[in-house]
Amino acid sequence: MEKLMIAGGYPLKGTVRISGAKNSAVALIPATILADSPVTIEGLPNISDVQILKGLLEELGGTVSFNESDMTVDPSSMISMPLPNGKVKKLRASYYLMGAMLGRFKKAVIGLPGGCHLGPRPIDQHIKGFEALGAKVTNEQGAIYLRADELIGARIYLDVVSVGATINIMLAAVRAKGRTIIENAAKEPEIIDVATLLTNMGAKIKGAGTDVIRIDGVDQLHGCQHTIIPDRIEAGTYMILGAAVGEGVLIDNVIPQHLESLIAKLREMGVKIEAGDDQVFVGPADQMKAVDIKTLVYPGFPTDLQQPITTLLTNAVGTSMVTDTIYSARFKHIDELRRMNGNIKVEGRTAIIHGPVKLQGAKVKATDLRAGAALVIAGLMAEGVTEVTGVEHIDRGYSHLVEKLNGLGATIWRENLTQEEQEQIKNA
Ligand SMILES: CC(=O)N[C@H]1[C@@H](OP(=O)(O)OP(=O)(O)OC[C@H]2O[C@@H](n3ccc(=O)[nH]c3=O)[C@H](O)[C@@H]2O)O[C@H](CO)[C@@H](O)[C@@H]1O
Ligand SMILES: C=C(OP(=O)(O)O)C(=O)O
Repeated sequence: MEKLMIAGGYPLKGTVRISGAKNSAVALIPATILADSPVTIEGLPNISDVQILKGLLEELGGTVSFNESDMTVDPSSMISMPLPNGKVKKLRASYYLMGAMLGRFKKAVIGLPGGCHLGPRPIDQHIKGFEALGAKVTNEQGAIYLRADELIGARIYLDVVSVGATINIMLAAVRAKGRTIIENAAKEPEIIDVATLLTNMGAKIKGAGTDVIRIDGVDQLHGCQHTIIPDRIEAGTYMILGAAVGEGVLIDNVIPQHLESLIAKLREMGVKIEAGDDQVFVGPADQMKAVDIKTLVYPGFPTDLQQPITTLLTNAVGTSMVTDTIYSARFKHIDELRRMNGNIKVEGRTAIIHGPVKLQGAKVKATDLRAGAALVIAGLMAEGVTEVTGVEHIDRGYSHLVEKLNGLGATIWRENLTQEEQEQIKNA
């Protein structure tokens, strides 16, 4: 087990290249199960979620090669092996194995997913969709059993706008008989990316990126080559870092339109941003102003950037209110920021941040992926040295974080946890 050591106070300058999107990658990889010949995905991030999914496809009998960023999956010899336990518990997106395996084999057994603990994260809308397509779904001791004689297209209205349910229903419906219509679908760019891959594989999908998606099922899907979109959340994290401690940071390989809500908020705070075709330049900030933020479904402000921007707001003048409307308990980073001298309180779903304060280095714990990102930003802003444990959460979503930050002029390194620290974590 490792921890991150961060010496604060070094200004960041230069160019950082953004990796492929985690939330696309974790759906694109299971989607390959649906093909009858090899699929190559280019530009994947080298993160633990991707490595774990690679292992899961191998457990199913697939042949997978991965060279840092390009993955080729030959799914032709896969079988519908039950995966009730083990690796599926380590990430949220293992739920996509349900839709993909149901689509191809008409049966699957998948353990309930893991992922970040952000309050309740039910999958009732995924199950509602599978049942509407004709599957029988039961939950037996923490594993979801799915079986269908055949899948038949249906009209499915999502009661909650859900990224996962939208993609999962698409995965199952592409090989169903007839037309499926998903209403009140989520509109995130990752959904369009998955629809693009499926279309390249021979699927018939219209409307991805709008709130009504139409899918006409086909009998067979074939192999293809696909390039993933850049990670808007990783890009947003580096933009926030650029605003926090930058002296001019160029974020390369980004789709600025995916980040309009963040760009608008940073500008409102007084940060200078120049957006190009596939780059965003974040200029050195003078004194930043407090702002209010409400997380919303896309194209609103992403919940996945709520924790990182909360850290930035500790340095803004005035009182900021950050409300998370998507998750009820995405504030575990706040106690840690308080340890670092943050003046923040939480009331219900709102964090109230009084600034500016000078953050101080401390020993802190990342409880989830973006809490980890928030604490890394805090460590780079702080006076003195910050130690961040819980690095395994950060490694789920940030490809080459230490190398990218050091490339920008930060001083950050990994260290093995001492025996005593390992004991403390075990007993906590
Ligand atoms: C792997 C992946 O892509 N993860 C992202 C995905 O998570 P995930 O797909 O899990 O998030 P959803 O969009 O499904 O969840 C949105 C909201 O809907 C609720 N809900 C969801 C499904 C359901 O069946 N019932 C239900 O009530 C959730 O509890 C949550 O409050 O979108 C989230 C919202 O942008 C992001 O924070 C995650 O980074
Ligand atoms: C919540 C996140 O991930 P997951 O859904 O994979 O837990 C995230 O990426 O911020």
